[in-house]
Amino acid sequence: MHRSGPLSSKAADEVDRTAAAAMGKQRPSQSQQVSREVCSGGGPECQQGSKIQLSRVMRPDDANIKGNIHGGIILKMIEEAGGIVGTRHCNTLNGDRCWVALVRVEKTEFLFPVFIGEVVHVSAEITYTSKHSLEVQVKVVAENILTGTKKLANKAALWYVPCSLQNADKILEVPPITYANAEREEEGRKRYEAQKIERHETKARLEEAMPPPPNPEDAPKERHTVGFSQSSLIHLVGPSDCTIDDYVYGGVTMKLMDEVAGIVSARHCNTNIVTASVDAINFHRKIRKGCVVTVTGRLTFVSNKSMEIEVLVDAASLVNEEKGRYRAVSAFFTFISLDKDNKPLPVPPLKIEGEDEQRRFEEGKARYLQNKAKRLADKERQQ
Ligand SMILES: CCCCCCCC(=O)SCCNC(=O)CCNC(=O)[C@H](O)C(C)(C)COP(=O)(O)OP(=O)(O)OC[C@H]1O[C@@H](n2cnc3c(N)ncnc32)[C@H](O)[C@@H]1OP(=O)(O)O
Repeated sequence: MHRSGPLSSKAADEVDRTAAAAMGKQRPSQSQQVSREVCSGGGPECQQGSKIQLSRVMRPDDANIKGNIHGGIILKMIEEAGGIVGTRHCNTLNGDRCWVALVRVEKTEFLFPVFIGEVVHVSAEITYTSKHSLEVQVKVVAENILTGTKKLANKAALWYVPCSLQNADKILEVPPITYANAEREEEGRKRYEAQKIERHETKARLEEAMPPPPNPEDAPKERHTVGFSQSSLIHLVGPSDCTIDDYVYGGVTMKLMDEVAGIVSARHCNTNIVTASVDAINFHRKIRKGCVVTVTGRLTFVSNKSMEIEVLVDAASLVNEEKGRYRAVSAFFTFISLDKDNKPLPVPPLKIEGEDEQRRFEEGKARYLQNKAKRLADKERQQ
């Protein structure tokens, strides 16, 4: 069940006027009037731009064999909600029609497990616009409709860039939103600047090489080594994976990445595992319909009760793989091993071999300690 969320017509008018003034374009277009009708009925909380809510009941094919909903399914729904709200907003001006390409998902944590039968509500709102990008904040609430219990399962922030439908390489300007107050705008600007710096700092990861997965006959026999659990998925991009412009949805890619990370961690600890968090993901390059994507995951770091898996996504044309292979996406996933009561279990230590593995382990440990300190600080602030 999909339900379009509220945007009061007053707020919509405000967005339209500001956008029109900034862009010097004529308005309103017919499609804009239609989308405004769909959005009508919102309250004062809608002043910060468009909002949407998607709701769907979780099914057995969304879950692992223990009934935990895959993190990748939640990521896919998050991306879909952001894509709709962003595309709608960026088409509120006359001129080139566009779709918004997902370029970044900020670090996100899976706060509570979601189970089959629960209803997941994903609400998305545009919270900041720069000249060529927009930030969408998303909340995921899981509801047990038998008891009425609701829990906040995930919060995420995504960045999108409008690409022209006539030429996907042409990046369009984003109509500015109106902010509830100057502080909101300033906070958004700070987040925008911070992610720009972080992107620059992590650019080197693009070059990170991944050895090809071993053939089953010469796979390392020793358990708990990096090579033992390293895994790859190879996927041919079909029409159902793609936007109207024939590029793979970011949500599809994130679902594949989560799947690979899950396989790696299950191979390492041989128990039920769940996604705990995903570090910031940058979508460097688009992937076209008909490409073959190779999604590879390997363990980089293991703490007492968590595993960090680096996932790299490479894309290539089906017929000319070696010639045109490129890195499209990379990210770090953290997984937790669970016992039958869904309580975290200790994880077998990782057997490190060689300097590169040692370097990646140290880097992973630094990320782990940094994330842990941040989580503790957030907790203290909330008390
Ligand atoms: C209804 C559903 C609608 C469809 C929704 C579909 C959503 C999707 O899933 S799209 C598929 C997945 N995403 C992709 O394939 C995108 C892959 N990436 C790319 O192709 C390129 O990064 C591209 C073309 C978008 C931008 O190229 P790039 O060379 O970075 O452009 P550049 O001119 O430097 O930057 C343009 C703007 O993007 C921003 N930007 C670029 N990369 C990022 C990033 N990783 N994170 C945040 N912002 C970014 C820049 O800050 C800049 O904005 P501003 O000028 O306001 O500061």
